[in-house]
Amino acid sequence: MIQITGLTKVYRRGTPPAVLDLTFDARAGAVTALLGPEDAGKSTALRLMLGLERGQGLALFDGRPYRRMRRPEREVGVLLAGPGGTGAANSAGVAAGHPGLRAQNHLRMLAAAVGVPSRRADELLEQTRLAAVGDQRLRTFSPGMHRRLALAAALLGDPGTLVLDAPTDGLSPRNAEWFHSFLRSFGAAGGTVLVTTRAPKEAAELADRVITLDRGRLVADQPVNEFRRTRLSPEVAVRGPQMARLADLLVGQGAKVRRDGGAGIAVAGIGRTEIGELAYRNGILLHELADRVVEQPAPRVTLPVASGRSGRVRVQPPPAGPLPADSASGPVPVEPRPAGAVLSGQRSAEPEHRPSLQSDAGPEPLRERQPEDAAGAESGPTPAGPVRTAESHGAASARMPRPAAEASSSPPPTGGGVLPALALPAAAAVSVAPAAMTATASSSTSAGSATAATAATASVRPVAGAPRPARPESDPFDETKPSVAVDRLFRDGLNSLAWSEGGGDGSGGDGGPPAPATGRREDASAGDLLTADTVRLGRPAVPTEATTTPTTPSTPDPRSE
Ligand SMILES: Nc1ncnc2c1ncn2[C@@H]1O[C@H](COP(=O)(O)OP(=O)(O)OP(=O)(O)O)[C@@H](O)[C@H]1O
Repeated sequence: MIQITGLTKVYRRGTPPAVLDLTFDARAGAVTALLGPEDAGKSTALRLMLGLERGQGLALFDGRPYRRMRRPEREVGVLLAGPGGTGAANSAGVAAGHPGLRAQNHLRMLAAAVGVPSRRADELLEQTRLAAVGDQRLRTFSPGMHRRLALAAALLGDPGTLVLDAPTDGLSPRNAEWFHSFLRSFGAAGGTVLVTTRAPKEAAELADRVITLDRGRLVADQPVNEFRRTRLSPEVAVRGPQMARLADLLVGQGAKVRRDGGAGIAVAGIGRTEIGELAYRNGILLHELADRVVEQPAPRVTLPVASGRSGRVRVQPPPAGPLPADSASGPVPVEPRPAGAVLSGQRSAEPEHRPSLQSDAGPEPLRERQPEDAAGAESGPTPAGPVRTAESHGAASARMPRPAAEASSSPPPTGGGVLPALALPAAAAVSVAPAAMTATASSSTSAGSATAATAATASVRPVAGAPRPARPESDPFDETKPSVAVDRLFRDGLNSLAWSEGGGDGSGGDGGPPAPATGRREDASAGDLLTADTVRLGRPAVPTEATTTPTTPSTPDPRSE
Protein backbone atom coordinates (compact mmCIF):
# COMPACT_ATOMS: atom_id res chain seq x y z
CA MET A 1 0.00 0.00 0.00
CA ILE A 2 1.18 3.49 -0.78
CA GLN A 3 0.09 6.32 1.48
CA ILE A 4 0.69 9.85 0.27
CA THR A 5 0.14 12.77 2.59
CA GLY A 6 0.54 16.45 1.83
CA LEU A 7 3.07 16.16 -0.98
CA THR A 8 4.06 19.65 -2.02
CA LYS A 9 6.68 20.92 -4.41
CA VAL A 10 7.49 24.43 -5.57
CA TYR A 11 10.36 24.42 -8.03
CA ARG A 12 11.03 28.12 -7.98
CA ARG A 13 9.70 30.86 -5.79
CA GLY A 14 7.14 32.87 -7.70
CA THR A 15 6.08 29.96 -9.87
CA PRO A 16 3.00 27.88 -9.28
CA PRO A 17 3.50 24.80 -7.16
CA ALA A 18 4.04 21.72 -9.28
CA VAL A 19 2.32 19.69 -6.59
CA LEU A 20 0.30 21.08 -3.72
CA ASP A 21 -0.93 19.22 -0.69
CA LEU A 22 -1.43 15.96 -2.51
CA THR A 23 -2.95 13.26 -0.32
CA PHE A 24 -4.22 9.87 -1.43
CA ASP A 25 -3.75 6.15 -0.99
CA ALA A 26 -2.90 3.47 -3.53
CA ARG A 27 -4.09 0.21 -2.12
CA ALA A 28 -2.73 -3.27 -2.38
CA GLY A 29 -4.60 -5.55 -4.72
CA ALA A 30 -5.62 -2.71 -6.99
CA VAL A 31 -4.42 -0.41 -9.72
CA THR A 32 -4.52 3.29 -8.90
CA ALA A 33 -4.24 5.81 -11.72
CA LEU A 34 -2.87 9.28 -11.20
CA LEU A 35 -4.62 11.17 -13.96
CA GLY A 36 -4.02 14.67 -15.20
CA PRO A 37 -3.23 16.69 -18.28
CA GLU A 38 0.25 17.76 -19.27
CA ASP A 39 2.05 19.54 -16.45
CA ALA A 40 -0.52 18.50 -13.87
CA GLY A 41 2.27 17.37 -11.59
CA LYS A 42 2.06 13.62 -11.98
CA SER A 43 5.74 12.97 -12.60
CA THR A 44 6.74 15.40 -9.91
CA ALA A 45 4.50 13.58 -7.46
CA LEU A 46 6.17 10.29 -8.30
CA ARG A 47 9.63 11.79 -7.99
CA LEU A 48 8.71 13.24 -4.60
CA MET A 49 7.45 9.87 -3.47
CA LEU A 50 10.69 8.22 -4.50
CA GLY A 51 12.88 10.84 -2.95
CA LEU A 52 14.17 12.03 -6.30
CA GLU A 53 12.89 15.53 -5.56
CA ARG A 54 13.04 17.48 -2.38
CA GLY A 55 9.76 18.77 -1.14
CA GLN A 56 7.23 18.47 1.58
CA GLY A 57 4.90 15.74 2.60
CA LEU A 58 5.16 12.08 3.33
CA ALA A 59 5.09 9.02 1.11
CA LEU A 60 4.95 5.61 2.71
CA PHE A 61 5.32 2.29 0.94
CA ASP A 62 3.88 -0.37 3.18
CA GLY A 63 4.54 1.99 6.05
CA ARG A 64 8.05 3.13 5.15
CA PRO A 65 9.52 5.95 3.11
CA TYR A 66 11.28 4.80 -0.04
CA ARG A 67 14.61 6.17 1.03
CA ARG A 68 14.49 4.34 4.31
CA MET A 69 14.34 0.98 2.56
CA ARG A 70 17.50 -1.05 2.66
CA ARG A 71 16.69 -2.83 -0.60
CA PRO A 72 14.10 -0.66 -2.32
CA GLU A 73 14.27 -2.61 -5.57
CA ARG A 74 12.91 -5.62 -3.68
CA GLU A 75 9.91 -3.67 -2.54
CA VAL A 76 9.11 -1.08 -5.17
CA GLY A 77 9.53 -1.51 -8.90
CA VAL A 78 9.85 1.82 -10.64
CA LEU A 79 9.44 2.79 -14.26
CA LEU A 80 9.92 6.47 -14.92
CA ALA A 81 9.67 8.23 -18.22
CA GLY A 82 13.06 8.44 -19.85
CA PRO A 83 14.47 11.15 -22.07
CA GLY A 84 12.18 11.73 -24.96
CA GLY A 85 9.55 9.68 -23.28
CA THR A 86 10.57 6.50 -25.04
CA GLY A 87 13.09 4.93 -22.82
CA ALA A 88 11.99 4.61 -19.25
CA ALA A 89 14.43 4.21 -16.46
CA ASN A 90 14.69 1.62 -13.76
CA SER A 91 14.61 2.27 -10.06
CA ALA A 92 18.24 3.29 -10.08
CA GLY A 93 17.47 5.93 -12.68
CA VAL A 94 19.44 4.05 -15.30
CA ALA A 95 18.14 4.49 -18.83
CA ALA A 96 16.97 1.41 -20.64
CA GLY A 97 20.46 0.30 -21.52
CA HIS A 98 23.45 0.70 -23.79
CA PRO A 99 22.32 0.34 -27.38
CA GLY A 100 25.06 -2.15 -28.09
CA LEU A 101 24.04 -4.50 -25.30
CA ARG A 102 21.99 -7.57 -25.95
CA ALA A 103 18.72 -7.57 -24.05
CA GLN A 104 19.47 -10.72 -22.10
CA ASN A 105 22.90 -9.51 -21.03
CA HIS A 106 21.47 -6.16 -20.10
CA LEU A 107 18.86 -7.72 -17.87
CA ARG A 108 21.30 -10.22 -16.36
CA MET A 109 23.64 -7.38 -15.54
CA LEU A 110 20.85 -5.55 -13.75
CA ALA A 111 19.90 -8.78 -11.99
CA ALA A 112 23.43 -9.01 -10.63
CA ALA A 113 23.20 -5.42 -9.43
CA VAL A 114 19.96 -6.17 -7.67
CA GLY A 115 21.41 -9.37 -6.26
CA VAL A 116 19.10 -11.87 -7.90
CA PRO A 117 20.17 -14.87 -9.97
CA SER A 118 20.40 -14.49 -13.74
CA ARG A 119 17.62 -17.01 -14.19
CA ARG A 120 15.32 -14.36 -12.80
CA ALA A 121 16.30 -12.17 -15.75
CA ASP A 122 15.55 -14.97 -18.17
CA GLU A 123 12.26 -15.60 -16.47
CA LEU A 124 11.30 -11.97 -16.84
CA LEU A 125 12.27 -11.93 -20.49
CA GLU A 126 9.75 -14.73 -20.92
CA GLN A 127 7.09 -12.94 -18.95
CA THR A 128 7.48 -9.75 -20.91
CA ARG A 129 7.45 -11.66 -24.20
CA LEU A 130 11.03 -10.73 -25.00
CA ALA A 131 12.68 -14.13 -24.77
CA ALA A 132 12.73 -14.55 -28.53
CA VAL A 133 14.69 -11.34 -28.95
CA GLY A 134 16.88 -11.70 -25.88
CA ASP A 135 20.00 -11.97 -28.03
CA GLN A 136 19.22 -8.83 -29.99
CA ARG A 137 20.97 -5.57 -29.29
CA LEU A 138 18.97 -2.86 -27.65
CA ARG A 139 19.50 -0.52 -30.56
CA THR A 140 17.22 -2.75 -32.60
CA PHE A 141 14.43 -2.60 -30.06
CA SER A 142 11.16 -0.85 -30.77
CA PRO A 143 9.66 1.52 -28.17
CA GLY A 144 7.24 -1.18 -27.08
CA MET A 145 10.07 -3.66 -26.56
CA HIS A 146 12.11 -1.07 -24.68
CA ARG A 147 9.19 -0.39 -22.41
CA ARG A 148 8.65 -4.07 -21.70
CA LEU A 149 12.34 -4.49 -21.00
CA ALA A 150 12.18 -1.59 -18.57
CA LEU A 151 9.25 -3.26 -16.87
CA ALA A 152 11.24 -6.48 -16.66
CA ALA A 153 14.05 -4.53 -14.99
CA ALA A 154 11.63 -3.02 -12.51
CA LEU A 155 10.39 -6.50 -11.64
CA LEU A 156 13.80 -8.05 -11.05
CA GLY A 157 13.63 -7.71 -7.29
CA ASP A 158 10.14 -9.21 -7.25
CA PRO A 159 8.66 -6.08 -5.69
CA GLY A 160 5.16 -5.99 -4.28
CA THR A 161 4.60 -2.44 -5.49
CA LEU A 162 4.91 -0.90 -8.93
CA VAL A 163 5.18 2.81 -9.59
CA LEU A 164 5.03 3.64 -13.29
CA ASP A 165 5.07 7.01 -15.00
CA ALA A 166 3.04 6.95 -18.20
CA PRO A 167 4.11 3.40 -19.09
CA THR A 168 1.96 3.26 -22.19
CA ASP A 169 2.75 6.71 -23.50
CA GLY A 170 3.50 6.46 -27.20
CA LEU A 171 2.92 2.74 -27.43
CA SER A 172 0.76 0.99 -29.96
CA PRO A 173 -2.71 0.00 -28.76
CA ARG A 174 -1.58 -3.62 -28.73
CA ASN A 175 1.40 -2.95 -26.49
CA ALA A 176 -0.64 -0.61 -24.31
CA GLU A 177 -3.25 -3.30 -23.82
CA TRP A 178 -0.53 -5.74 -22.91
CA PHE A 179 0.66 -3.34 -20.23
CA HIS A 180 -2.88 -2.91 -18.97
CA SER A 181 -3.37 -6.65 -18.73
CA PHE A 182 -0.07 -7.12 -16.99
CA LEU A 183 -0.69 -4.38 -14.45
CA ARG A 184 -4.20 -5.57 -13.71
CA SER A 185 -2.84 -9.06 -13.17
CA PHE A 186 -0.17 -7.69 -10.87
CA GLY A 187 -2.83 -5.94 -8.81
CA ALA A 188 -5.11 -8.95 -8.84
CA ALA A 189 -2.26 -11.01 -7.44
CA GLY A 190 -2.09 -8.70 -4.44
CA GLY A 191 0.39 -6.12 -5.65
CA THR A 192 0.06 -2.37 -5.42
CA VAL A 193 0.14 -0.48 -8.69
CA LEU A 194 0.35 3.28 -9.08
CA VAL A 195 0.42 4.46 -12.66
CA THR A 196 0.18 7.90 -14.21
CA THR A 197 -1.68 8.74 -17.36
CA ARG A 198 -3.01 11.73 -19.24
CA ALA A 199 -5.87 9.81 -20.79
CA PRO A 200 -9.17 9.48 -18.95
CA LYS A 201 -10.09 6.54 -21.13
CA GLU A 202 -6.93 4.72 -20.18
CA ALA A 203 -7.54 5.42 -16.52
CA ALA A 204 -11.04 4.01 -16.86
CA GLU A 205 -9.78 0.90 -18.60
CA LEU A 206 -6.80 0.24 -16.39
CA ALA A 207 -7.49 1.39 -12.88
CA ASP A 208 -9.67 0.50 -9.95
CA ARG A 209 -9.30 3.95 -8.49
CA VAL A 210 -8.60 7.23 -10.26
CA ILE A 211 -6.91 10.20 -8.65
CA THR A 212 -7.35 13.32 -10.78
CA LEU A 213 -4.83 16.14 -10.59
CA ASP A 214 -5.17 19.65 -11.92
CA ARG A 215 -2.22 21.99 -11.71
CA GLY A 216 -0.71 20.03 -8.89
CA ARG A 217 -3.84 19.71 -6.80
CA LEU A 218 -5.99 16.71 -6.28
CA VAL A 219 -9.43 17.46 -7.67
CA ALA A 220 -11.02 14.04 -7.52
CA ASP A 221 -10.37 10.68 -5.87
CA GLN A 222 -12.87 8.19 -7.22
CA PRO A 223 -13.51 4.50 -7.64
CA VAL A 224 -13.38 3.72 -11.32
CA ASN A 225 -17.13 3.20 -11.70
CA GLU A 226 -17.78 6.64 -10.34
CA PHE A 227 -15.03 8.04 -12.51
CA ARG A 228 -16.58 6.50 -15.59
CA ARG A 229 -19.97 7.85 -14.70
CA THR A 230 -18.74 11.38 -14.21
CA ARG A 231 -15.98 11.70 -16.77
CA LEU A 232 -16.99 9.47 -19.64
CA SER A 233 -20.27 9.68 -21.48
CA PRO A 234 -21.41 7.09 -23.96
CA GLU A 235 -22.93 8.27 -27.18
CA VAL A 236 -23.64 6.92 -30.62
CA ALA A 237 -22.08 8.37 -33.73
CA VAL A 238 -24.44 8.27 -36.68
CA ARG A 239 -23.66 9.27 -40.21
CA GLY A 240 -25.71 9.35 -43.38
CA PRO A 241 -27.37 11.59 -45.95
CA GLN A 242 -30.63 12.13 -44.03
CA MET A 243 -29.41 13.07 -40.60
CA ALA A 244 -31.73 16.01 -40.22
CA ARG A 245 -34.77 13.80 -40.45
CA LEU A 246 -33.32 11.19 -38.16
CA ALA A 247 -32.36 13.83 -35.64
CA ASP A 248 -35.92 15.08 -35.64
CA LEU A 249 -37.19 11.61 -34.89
CA LEU A 250 -34.59 11.02 -32.20
CA VAL A 251 -35.34 14.26 -30.41
CA GLY A 252 -38.97 13.25 -30.49
CA GLN A 253 -37.98 10.12 -28.62
CA GLY A 254 -36.18 12.06 -25.93
CA ALA A 255 -32.63 11.63 -27.18
CA LYS A 256 -29.99 14.32 -27.00
CA VAL A 257 -28.60 15.06 -30.41
CA ARG A 258 -25.79 17.24 -31.54
CA ARG A 259 -24.11 17.79 -34.82
CA ASP A 260 -20.93 15.81 -35.36
CA GLY A 261 -19.00 16.83 -38.41
CA GLY A 262 -20.42 17.36 -41.85
CA ALA A 263 -22.93 14.60 -42.27
CA GLY A 264 -23.08 13.15 -38.82
CA ILE A 265 -24.83 13.43 -35.51
CA ALA A 266 -23.92 12.27 -32.04
CA VAL A 267 -26.75 10.85 -30.02
CA ALA A 268 -26.97 10.37 -26.28
CA GLY A 269 -29.73 8.84 -24.24
CA ILE A 270 -30.77 6.20 -26.71
CA GLY A 271 -28.98 3.03 -27.73
CA ARG A 272 -27.36 2.10 -31.00
CA THR A 273 -29.83 -0.66 -31.71
CA GLU A 274 -32.83 1.59 -31.17
CA ILE A 275 -31.34 4.22 -33.43
CA GLY A 276 -30.75 1.65 -36.17
CA GLU A 277 -34.27 0.33 -35.89
CA LEU A 278 -35.76 3.81 -35.93
CA ALA A 279 -33.80 4.62 -39.06
CA TYR A 280 -34.84 1.39 -40.73
CA ARG A 281 -38.52 1.87 -39.92
CA ASN A 282 -38.43 5.32 -41.44
CA GLY A 283 -36.42 4.39 -44.49
CA ILE A 284 -33.42 6.44 -43.49
CA LEU A 285 -30.13 5.35 -44.97
CA LEU A 286 -27.20 5.07 -42.56
CA HIS A 287 -23.54 5.03 -43.44
CA GLU A 288 -22.25 4.69 -39.91
CA LEU A 289 -23.66 3.68 -36.55
CA ALA A 290 -21.10 3.28 -33.79
CA ASP A 291 -20.81 3.45 -30.03
CA ARG A 292 -18.16 5.71 -28.63
CA VAL A 293 -17.19 7.40 -25.41
CA VAL A 294 -16.81 11.12 -24.92
CA GLU A 295 -14.57 12.47 -22.21
CA GLN A 296 -15.98 15.13 -19.96
CA PRO A 297 -13.76 17.89 -18.59
CA ALA A 298 -12.09 17.34 -15.26
CA PRO A 299 -12.88 19.61 -12.35
CA ARG A 300 -10.47 22.52 -12.16
CA VAL A 301 -9.01 24.38 -9.26
CA THR A 302 -9.14 28.15 -9.04
CA LEU A 303 -6.42 30.07 -7.30
CA PRO A 304 -7.10 32.78 -4.72
CA VAL A 305 -8.40 35.94 -6.32
CA ALA A 306 -7.88 38.82 -3.93
CA SER A 307 -6.04 39.94 -0.86
CA GLY A 308 -5.94 42.67 1.72
CA ARG A 309 -3.12 44.79 3.05
CA SER A 310 -2.85 42.57 6.03
CA GLY A 311 -0.85 40.09 4.08
CA ARG A 312 -3.61 37.60 4.36
CA VAL A 313 -4.95 36.13 1.18
CA ARG A 314 -8.66 36.12 0.89
CA VAL A 315 -10.04 33.33 -1.13
CA GLN A 316 -13.13 33.53 -3.18
CA PRO A 317 -16.06 32.22 -1.18
CA PRO A 318 -18.06 29.55 -2.87
CA PRO A 319 -21.04 31.10 -4.56
CA ALA A 320 -23.50 28.40 -3.74
CA GLY A 321 -24.07 25.61 -1.32
CA PRO A 322 -23.33 25.54 2.37
CA LEU A 323 -19.81 24.86 3.48
CA PRO A 324 -19.25 22.11 5.89
CA ALA A 325 -18.81 23.47 9.36
CA ASP A 326 -15.19 22.48 9.40
CA SER A 327 -14.19 24.09 6.15
CA ALA A 328 -14.49 27.73 6.92
CA SER A 329 -10.84 28.59 7.02
CA GLY A 330 -10.40 29.08 3.36
CA PRO A 331 -11.33 26.64 0.68
CA VAL A 332 -9.94 27.31 -2.73
CA PRO A 333 -12.89 26.68 -4.98
CA VAL A 334 -12.84 24.46 -7.94
CA GLU A 335 -14.99 24.87 -10.94
CA PRO A 336 -18.37 23.29 -11.15
CA ARG A 337 -18.27 19.74 -12.20
CA PRO A 338 -20.41 18.23 -14.85
CA ALA A 339 -23.80 17.21 -13.59
CA GLY A 340 -23.58 14.25 -11.35
CA ALA A 341 -19.88 14.65 -10.92
CA VAL A 342 -19.82 15.94 -7.39
CA LEU A 343 -19.29 13.06 -5.14
CA SER A 344 -20.24 12.42 -1.63
CA GLY A 345 -17.77 12.71 1.16
CA GLN A 346 -15.50 15.53 2.11
CA ARG A 347 -11.91 15.50 2.93
CA SER A 348 -11.16 15.72 6.59
CA ALA A 349 -10.67 19.23 7.82
CA GLU A 350 -8.33 17.92 10.44
CA PRO A 351 -4.95 19.50 9.81
CA GLU A 352 -2.73 16.63 9.05
CA HIS A 353 0.73 16.27 10.38
CA ARG A 354 2.95 16.57 7.34
CA PRO A 355 6.55 15.78 7.92
CA SER A 356 8.72 17.11 5.15
CA LEU A 357 10.50 15.04 2.67
CA GLN A 358 14.15 15.80 2.29
CA SER A 359 15.04 19.27 3.28
CA ASP A 360 16.44 21.49 0.59
CA ALA A 361 19.68 21.68 2.44
CA GLY A 362 20.58 18.07 2.73
CA PRO A 363 19.98 14.61 1.47
CA GLU A 364 18.58 13.11 4.63
CA PRO A 365 15.34 11.44 3.70
CA LEU A 366 13.09 12.86 6.33
CA ARG A 367 12.89 15.56 8.85
CA GLU A 368 10.08 16.15 11.20
CA ARG A 369 8.07 19.23 10.65
CA GLN A 370 9.81 22.32 11.93
CA PRO A 371 8.02 25.11 13.71
CA GLU A 372 8.50 27.45 10.77
CA ASP A 373 7.01 24.88 8.45
CA ALA A 374 3.94 24.85 10.56
CA ALA A 375 3.38 28.55 10.20
CA GLY A 376 0.74 28.11 7.60
CA ALA A 377 -0.86 25.20 9.29
CA GLU A 378 -1.19 27.11 12.50
CA SER A 379 -3.40 29.56 10.77
CA GLY A 380 -6.08 27.02 10.43
CA PRO A 381 -6.90 23.57 9.40
CA THR A 382 -6.93 22.32 5.89
CA PRO A 383 -10.31 23.18 4.55
CA ALA A 384 -12.72 20.84 3.02
CA GLY A 385 -11.08 19.00 0.22
CA PRO A 386 -11.65 18.07 -3.35
CA VAL A 387 -13.87 15.40 -4.70
CA ARG A 388 -13.20 12.37 -2.62
CA THR A 389 -15.10 9.45 -1.42
CA ALA A 390 -15.60 9.03 2.28
CA GLU A 391 -13.56 5.89 1.93
CA SER A 392 -10.42 7.71 0.86
CA HIS A 393 -10.92 10.44 3.36
CA GLY A 394 -11.09 7.97 6.20
CA ALA A 395 -7.94 6.23 5.17
CA ALA A 396 -6.00 9.44 4.85
CA SER A 397 -7.01 11.00 8.09
CA ALA A 398 -6.83 7.90 10.19
CA ARG A 399 -3.20 7.21 9.52
CA MET A 400 -1.82 10.61 10.39
CA PRO A 401 -2.33 11.34 14.06
CA ARG A 402 -1.43 14.89 14.90
CA PRO A 403 1.27 15.54 17.40
CA ALA A 404 -0.18 16.97 20.56
CA ALA A 405 1.78 20.21 20.25
CA GLU A 406 0.59 20.89 16.74
CA ALA A 407 -2.93 19.96 17.61
CA SER A 408 -3.05 22.40 20.44
CA SER A 409 -1.59 25.20 18.33
CA SER A 410 -4.18 24.89 15.63
CA PRO A 411 -7.21 26.96 16.36
CA PRO A 412 -10.56 25.48 15.74
CA PRO A 413 -12.02 26.35 12.39
CA THR A 414 -13.73 29.68 12.25
CA GLY A 415 -15.55 31.43 9.50
CA GLY A 416 -14.08 33.97 7.17
CA GLY A 417 -12.71 32.22 4.13
CA VAL A 418 -9.29 33.77 4.75
CA LEU A 419 -5.95 32.15 4.26
CA PRO A 420 -2.88 33.80 5.63
CA ALA A 421 -0.29 34.46 2.98
CA LEU A 422 2.03 32.16 4.83
CA ALA A 423 -0.28 29.31 4.19
CA LEU A 424 0.05 29.68 0.47
CA PRO A 425 2.99 28.93 -1.69
CA ALA A 426 4.38 32.01 -3.30
CA ALA A 427 3.14 30.68 -6.58
CA ALA A 428 -0.40 30.33 -5.36
CA ALA A 429 -0.46 34.00 -4.56
CA VAL A 430 -0.07 35.03 -8.16
CA SER A 431 -3.11 37.22 -8.08
CA VAL A 432 -2.59 38.83 -4.71
CA ALA A 433 -1.73 42.46 -4.14
CA PRO A 434 1.90 43.55 -3.76
CA ALA A 435 1.60 43.79 0.00
CA ALA A 436 0.58 40.22 0.21
CA MET A 437 3.32 39.14 -2.13
CA THR A 438 5.88 40.85 0.04
CA ALA A 439 4.58 39.14 3.07
CA THR A 440 4.73 35.81 1.32
CA ALA A 441 8.25 36.31 0.09
CA SER A 442 9.62 37.41 3.41
CA SER A 443 7.94 34.56 5.15
CA SER A 444 9.44 32.17 2.72
CA THR A 445 12.86 33.54 3.41
CA SER A 446 12.47 33.06 7.08
CA ALA A 447 11.55 29.49 6.53
CA GLY A 448 14.71 28.93 4.58
CA SER A 449 13.25 27.96 1.27
CA ALA A 450 10.41 28.50 -1.06
CA THR A 451 8.99 25.19 -0.11
CA ALA A 452 8.80 26.26 3.49
CA ALA A 453 6.12 28.65 2.43
CA THR A 454 4.14 25.80 1.04
CA ALA A 455 2.72 24.64 4.29
CA ALA A 456 -0.06 23.74 1.96
CA THR A 457 -3.04 24.45 4.04
CA ALA A 458 -4.74 25.64 0.90
CA SER A 459 -6.90 23.01 -0.54
CA VAL A 460 -9.77 22.69 -2.88
CA ARG A 461 -13.33 21.75 -2.79
CA PRO A 462 -15.91 21.50 -5.49
CA VAL A 463 -18.27 24.38 -5.69
CA ALA A 464 -21.47 24.02 -7.55
CA GLY A 465 -22.30 26.85 -9.82
CA ALA A 466 -18.96 28.66 -9.74
CA PRO A 467 -18.04 30.40 -12.97
CA ARG A 468 -15.67 28.56 -15.22
CA PRO A 469 -12.58 30.58 -15.93
CA ALA A 470 -10.87 30.49 -19.27
CA ARG A 471 -8.66 27.49 -19.75
CA PRO A 472 -5.25 27.37 -21.22
CA GLU A 473 -5.33 26.48 -24.84
CA SER A 474 -3.13 23.53 -24.24
CA ASP A 475 -5.62 21.79 -22.02
CA PRO A 476 -6.40 18.58 -23.82
CA PHE A 477 -9.55 18.13 -21.85
CA ASP A 478 -11.01 21.14 -23.52
CA GLU A 479 -10.83 19.40 -26.80
CA THR A 480 -12.91 16.56 -25.52
CA LYS A 481 -15.85 18.68 -24.61
CA PRO A 482 -18.27 18.76 -27.45
CA SER A 483 -19.45 22.20 -28.30
CA VAL A 484 -21.94 23.09 -30.93
CA ALA A 485 -24.19 25.95 -31.84
CA VAL A 486 -27.32 23.93 -31.83
CA ASP A 487 -29.47 26.43 -33.59
CA ARG A 488 -27.14 26.36 -36.56
CA LEU A 489 -27.19 22.67 -37.06
CA PHE A 490 -27.99 21.86 -40.60
CA ARG A 491 -29.12 25.40 -40.96
CA ASP A 492 -30.27 25.00 -44.51
CA GLY A 493 -32.79 22.30 -44.02
CA LEU A 494 -33.55 22.13 -40.37
CA ASN A 495 -34.72 25.40 -39.09
CA SER A 496 -37.68 23.91 -37.39
CA LEU A 497 -35.83 21.07 -35.79
CA ALA A 498 -35.64 21.04 -32.02
CA TRP A 499 -32.04 20.12 -31.43
CA SER A 500 -30.78 19.47 -28.02
CA GLU A 501 -27.24 19.98 -27.05
CA GLY A 502 -25.62 16.85 -25.73
CA GLY A 503 -22.39 15.84 -24.23
CA GLY A 504 -21.60 19.07 -22.54
CA ASP A 505 -23.32 18.66 -19.26
CA GLY A 506 -21.72 15.48 -18.31
CA SER A 507 -24.94 13.74 -17.58
CA GLY A 508 -25.55 12.12 -20.87
CA GLY A 509 -29.08 11.60 -19.68
CA ASP A 510 -31.20 12.39 -16.73
CA GLY A 511 -30.52 9.31 -14.84
CA GLY A 512 -26.84 9.34 -15.56
CA PRO A 513 -25.32 7.41 -18.34
CA PRO A 514 -24.55 3.77 -18.02
CA ALA A 515 -20.91 2.90 -17.72
CA PRO A 516 -19.29 3.22 -21.08
CA ALA A 517 -18.55 0.09 -22.90
CA THR A 518 -14.84 0.40 -22.70
CA GLY A 519 -14.30 -3.30 -23.06
CA ARG A 520 -11.98 -3.08 -20.11
CA ARG A 521 -12.12 -6.56 -18.73
CA GLU A 522 -13.49 -8.40 -21.67
CA ASP A 523 -11.20 -7.09 -24.34
CA ALA A 524 -8.37 -9.52 -24.67
CA SER A 525 -6.96 -8.10 -27.83
CA ALA A 526 -3.53 -8.05 -26.32
CA GLY A 527 -3.73 -11.63 -25.25
CA ASP A 528 -1.13 -12.56 -27.78
CA LEU A 529 1.39 -10.58 -25.82
CA LEU A 530 0.44 -11.94 -22.47
CA THR A 531 1.02 -15.39 -21.18
CA ALA A 532 -0.99 -16.93 -18.45
CA ASP A 533 2.15 -17.07 -16.37
CA THR A 534 2.96 -13.44 -16.86
CA VAL A 535 2.69 -12.62 -13.20
CA ARG A 536 4.35 -14.87 -10.71
CA LEU A 537 4.22 -12.85 -7.62
CA GLY A 538 3.74 -15.59 -5.10
CA ARG A 539 1.14 -13.46 -3.42
CA PRO A 540 -2.38 -14.56 -2.73
CA ALA A 541 -4.86 -13.23 -5.22
CA VAL A 542 -6.92 -10.43 -3.87
CA PRO A 543 -10.46 -10.30 -5.11
CA THR A 544 -10.86 -7.01 -6.84
CA GLU A 545 -12.79 -5.43 -9.56
CA ALA A 546 -9.58 -5.27 -11.49
CA THR A 547 -9.20 -9.00 -11.45
CA THR A 548 -8.69 -10.31 -14.90
CA THR A 549 -7.53 -13.52 -16.28
CA PRO A 550 -4.88 -12.97 -18.85
CA THR A 551 -5.68 -14.82 -21.96
CA THR A 552 -3.37 -17.37 -23.31
CA PRO A 553 -1.42 -15.79 -26.08
CA SER A 554 -1.55 -16.83 -29.62
CA THR A 555 1.68 -16.66 -31.50
CA PRO A 556 3.49 -13.72 -30.02
CA ASP A 557 5.41 -11.34 -32.11
CA PRO A 558 7.79 -9.57 -29.79
CA ARG A 559 8.82 -7.22 -32.58
CA SER A 560 5.28 -6.08 -32.94
CA GLU A 561 6.13 -2.46 -32.42
N1 LIG B 1 12.87 20.23 -12.87
C1 LIG B 1 11.91 21.13 -12.96
N2 LIG B 1 12.17 22.43 -12.77
C2 LIG B 1 11.21 23.36 -12.83
N3 LIG B 1 9.92 23.07 -13.07
C3 LIG B 1 9.59 21.80 -13.28
C4 LIG B 1 10.56 20.75 -13.23
N4 LIG B 1 9.94 19.58 -13.45
C5 LIG B 1 8.64 19.86 -13.65
N5 LIG B 1 8.43 21.19 -13.53
C6 LIG B 1 7.15 21.87 -13.66
O1 LIG B 1 6.25 21.27 -12.76
C7 LIG B 1 4.97 21.18 -13.33
C8 LIG B 1 4.51 19.74 -13.29
O2 LIG B 1 5.33 19.01 -14.17
P1 LIG B 1 5.23 17.44 -14.26
O3 LIG B 1 6.27 16.96 -15.19
O4 LIG B 1 5.23 16.86 -12.90
O5 LIG B 1 3.78 17.28 -14.89
P2 LIG B 1 3.14 15.96 -15.49
O6 LIG B 1 1.73 15.91 -15.01
O7 LIG B 1 3.98 14.78 -15.20
O8 LIG B 1 3.16 16.30 -17.02
P3 LIG B 1 3.34 15.32 -18.26
O9 LIG B 1 2.07 14.54 -18.38
O10 LIG B 1 3.57 16.24 -19.41
O11 LIG B 1 4.52 14.44 -17.97
C9 LIG B 1 5.07 21.74 -14.73
O12 LIG B 1 4.62 23.05 -14.71
C10 LIG B 1 6.52 21.66 -15.03
O13 LIG B 1 6.90 22.70 -15.89
